[in-house]
Amino acid sequence: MAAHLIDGNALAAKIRADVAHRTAALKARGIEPRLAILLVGDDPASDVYTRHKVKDGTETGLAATLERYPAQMAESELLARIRALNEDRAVHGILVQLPLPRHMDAQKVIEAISPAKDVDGFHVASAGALMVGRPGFWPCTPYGCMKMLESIGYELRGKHAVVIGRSNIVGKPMAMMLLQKNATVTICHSATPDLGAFTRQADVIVAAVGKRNILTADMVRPGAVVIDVGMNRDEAGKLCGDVDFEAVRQVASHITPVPGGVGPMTRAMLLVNTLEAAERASA
Ligand SMILES: Nc1nc(=O)c2c([nH]1)NC[C@@H]1CN(c3ccc(C(=O)N[C@@H](CCC(=O)O)C(=O)O)cc3)C=[N+]21
Repeated sequence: MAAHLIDGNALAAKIRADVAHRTAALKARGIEPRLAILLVGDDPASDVYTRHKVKDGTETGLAATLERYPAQMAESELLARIRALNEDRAVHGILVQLPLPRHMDAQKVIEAISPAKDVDGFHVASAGALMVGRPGFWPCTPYGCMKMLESIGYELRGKHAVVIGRSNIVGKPMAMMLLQKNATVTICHSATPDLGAFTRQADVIVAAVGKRNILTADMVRPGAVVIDVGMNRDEAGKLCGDVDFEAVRQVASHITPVPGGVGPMTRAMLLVNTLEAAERASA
């Protein structure tokens, strides 16, 4: 029997409706949640992504403004702009679109953002807060994955979760979130020999590598839940994930599609974090 699809578009729509509701309540108190998006350079993909984020904001009543800067912008200038936004009480969230031009130190730029406005959850203070279980902002992609597991009523306690990928923005925070829900967590990565030996023992698999077909059907235990964070293109140029979707869906109990899975959830959680930032600032 084929797996149930976890529909990221539908779940994201529900979350956006809730964000719209809470945003209206804040506005009734005279607070307009505001997200500043900073885009440096003219990468076409970043252009599309940031315009999507502005549109998501507008549709839910949040004010999202896009600031565009030339690729040659000096790092010091970007840092100065971030410091000004940190001081601006009308701005609740700051997002610097990645990747940044090569002459900039992305981590240094991120560390300039006030942790109270770090709605991407990329600041070391946010990473530290997640690790020790204190309030902070969770990175949007793994946060969205947790919401997808929650949406199917999945009980993580005592389950074995295998995360493939150890990036600072997905793999590592994903592992921490699963651990916080009392799963037994294994992190696999490029130096893991025999990936399948690990994934075959998993109740939940999160694939976050950025490589097509890294997870095939023979690597999945029947009934496992599979979350696909990958964003790749096949030879026809079609968007696809890290999972051999058609084959794995015959084995898994639940699976997320690409597109229409984790991607829309990432965008929805950015709205949630921005709203949360505004609520905290006004509390
Ligand atoms: N500071 C920063 N924060 C980010 O969150 C961030 C970033 N930089 N840089 C780039 C990546 C990429 N990213 C995506 C989010 C959603 C979709 C998404 O909604 N994808 C749709 C498909 C879109 C399409 O058709 O191309 C889907 O999967 O269904 C895609 C990509 C956020 N990023």
